[in-house]
Amino acid sequence: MEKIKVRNLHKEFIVHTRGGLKINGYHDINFELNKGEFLSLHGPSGLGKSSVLKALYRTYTTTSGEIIFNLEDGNYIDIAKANESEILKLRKEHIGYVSQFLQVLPRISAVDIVAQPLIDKGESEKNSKEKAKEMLNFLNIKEELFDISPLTFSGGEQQRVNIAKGIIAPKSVLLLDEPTASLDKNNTNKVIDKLLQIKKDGVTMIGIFHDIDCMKRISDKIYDMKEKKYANIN
Ligand SMILES: Nc1ncnc2c1ncn2[C@@H]1O[C@H](COP(=O)(O)OP(=O)(O)OP(=O)(O)O)[C@@H](O)[C@H]1O
Repeated sequence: MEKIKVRNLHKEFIVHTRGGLKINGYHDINFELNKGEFLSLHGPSGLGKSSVLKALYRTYTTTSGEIIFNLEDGNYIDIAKANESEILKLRKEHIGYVSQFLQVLPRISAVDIVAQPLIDKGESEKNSKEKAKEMLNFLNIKEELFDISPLTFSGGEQQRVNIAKGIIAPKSVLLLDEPTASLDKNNTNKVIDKLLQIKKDGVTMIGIFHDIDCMKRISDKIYDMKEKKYANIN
């Protein structure tokens, strides 16, 4: 059975500060993916890729349609209609979201930021920090930066810390909004290597990439937001 099934998803934004002006977000979106699959949302700017991802995390509501999330126990949740407490539970236990930018409190070191999701999962502080260092090292963060706050890091370094934090203790579903946007080729490939590893572990992922090669390397399915169908990968 598919892990996530999106049916006839439609969004119209209403801008209340402009007298209820209606803006087309996206419409007629239909896709599904199984456990351990990677689906990319693809298409021209403004067609609603980020908004669909936010609908899956329920940062945004939807105007109509269904987002069926099948749980391991045979039950399912329609993310489009679930209440707030169901959504909080879903985020805590099942769905992670990696945004494009790192948002952290000041004065917390890069290692501590990346170790936290493991600590939250119950791993010891020592092990968590060890794994965080390995992850940062893999993603080419210089060791001299480990113990300082990432707020002064370069854009690419911040993005790598953000990814490290987002993927170190993945839940069953991971949503990725342009995780490699400001990375060079080498670091982009490193991130994709890690995502491929996570995929092997059975994590289901939906992502947005601007880099076509990188999208093809990781994706099992590419959903074309313009044509409203799966694109041929090749
Ligand atoms: N909070 C919002 N309020 C009003 N309109 C919004 C809001 N968020 C997005 N939109 C509009 O919805 C449309 C889709 O935006 P979205 O960011 O999802 O597109 P995208 O495909 O991810 O674009 P890009 O590739 O440029 O990042 C755009 O026209 C945008 O202006």
